[in-house]
Amino acid sequence: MGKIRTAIGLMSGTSMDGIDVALVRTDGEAHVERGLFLGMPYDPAFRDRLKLALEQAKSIRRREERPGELAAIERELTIRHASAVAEFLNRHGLDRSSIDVVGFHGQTVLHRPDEALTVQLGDGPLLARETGIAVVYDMRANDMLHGGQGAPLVPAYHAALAGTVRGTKLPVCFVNIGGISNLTYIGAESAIAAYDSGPGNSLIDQWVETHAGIPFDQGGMIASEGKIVAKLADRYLNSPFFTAGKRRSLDRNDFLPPNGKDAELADGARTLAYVAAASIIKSTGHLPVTPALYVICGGGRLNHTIMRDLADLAAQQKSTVISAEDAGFNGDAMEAEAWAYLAVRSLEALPLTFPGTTGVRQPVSGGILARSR
Ligand SMILES: Nc1ncnc2c1ncn2[C@@H]1O[C@H](COP(=O)(O)OP(=O)(O)OP(=O)(O)O)[C@@H](O)[C@H]1O
Ligand SMILES: CC(=O)N[C@H]1[C@@H]2OC[C@@H](O2)[C@@H](O)[C@@H]1O[C@H](C)C(=O)O
Repeated sequence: MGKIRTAIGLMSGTSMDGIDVALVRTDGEAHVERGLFLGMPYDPAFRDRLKLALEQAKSIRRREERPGELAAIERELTIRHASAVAEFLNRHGLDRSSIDVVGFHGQTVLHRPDEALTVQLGDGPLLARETGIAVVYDMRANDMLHGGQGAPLVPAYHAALAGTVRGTKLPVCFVNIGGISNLTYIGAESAIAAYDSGPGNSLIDQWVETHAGIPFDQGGMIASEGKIVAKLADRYLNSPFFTAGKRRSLDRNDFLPPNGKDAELADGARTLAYVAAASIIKSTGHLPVTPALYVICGGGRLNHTIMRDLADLAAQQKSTVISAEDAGFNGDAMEAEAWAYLAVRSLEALPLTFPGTTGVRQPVSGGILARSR
């Protein structure tokens, strides 16, 4: 066992719903002690700032550019992360000196793997100064420099957890249904394959926001009252994303929400929930063996309509679907925990990504270390 460090992971995901903070004690290898978690939601005004950031980021050609309001938003975002760390330490009676490192994801505002361009807003040195804790940030860039897709990065963490899944049946597939979905397959010989699997909640969120003025479909209630519009579902599921030989990582804008003429509110939500579930199953066609077990993480596991569709589709493959909680994990904390784990791996110069996860040419480490002083 290597040196055990205490790390905090910070994730601000593509859904822009808030900052997740998680504590992990790990050696960056097989030893993982999962701990405390805190979700700090963004207020609507800041969500609007992030939406503006996504718009303004479209003109970025080099990753260090910060046109328009982006520099100011990056600073605001970083200060909010520092406050989230302070709140987390305070609530749990922890002293900052007990934390060895913070893993800081930042906010993805642009992701164009075909141009080897990925931009996460987040000022690591500022966060280190504000928190007084060393910070590892910008963990996707080195992967892209070495020919990788820059995502997904969580698979290294899923692989570390695989041995601890309650009632493990291999092959197991971890699925994260966030704004976008990604999956990690762990086979009997611990072969690991991972990729973005398709649209997740972000289409549903945009649909219900536009047509009902609410940020997401709580529990999948709206969807549960609708019918699947087959033509609309097919439009998404026949996208070249699913048939291309090469696995591509996704940008939030790669799949756009339907327009109002395509469906009424409940049918649209129902169809997009089905698309979220069917995309995952369709994407498993690229795996070497059909998974025996799916462990579902991320906010989408709380959408019962997605979960029912997923269970039905998986049953046709004789596979079982369980939530992260059923497997003994916290489905909200997984990505933040992963960023804590990856920060420790970065300090140890261990690989964050592998040819089987991002398509990178060889296993590579990544991340930049900002010391606290
Ligand atoms: N109770 C709930 N019922 C239905 N959907 C929910 C619920 N809670 C959260 N969600 C969905 O989950 C989304 C947030 O999921 P999550 O935090 O996993 O995404 P993310 O980390 O932002 O995205 P990504 O993994 O793509 O970076 C919300 O935007 C919403 O669509
Ligand atoms: C560029 C980027 O931020 N991608 C996210 C996004 O959200 C889900 C999916 O697309 C995944 O590939 C990735 O995040 C997770 C945390 C990852 O890298 O593993």
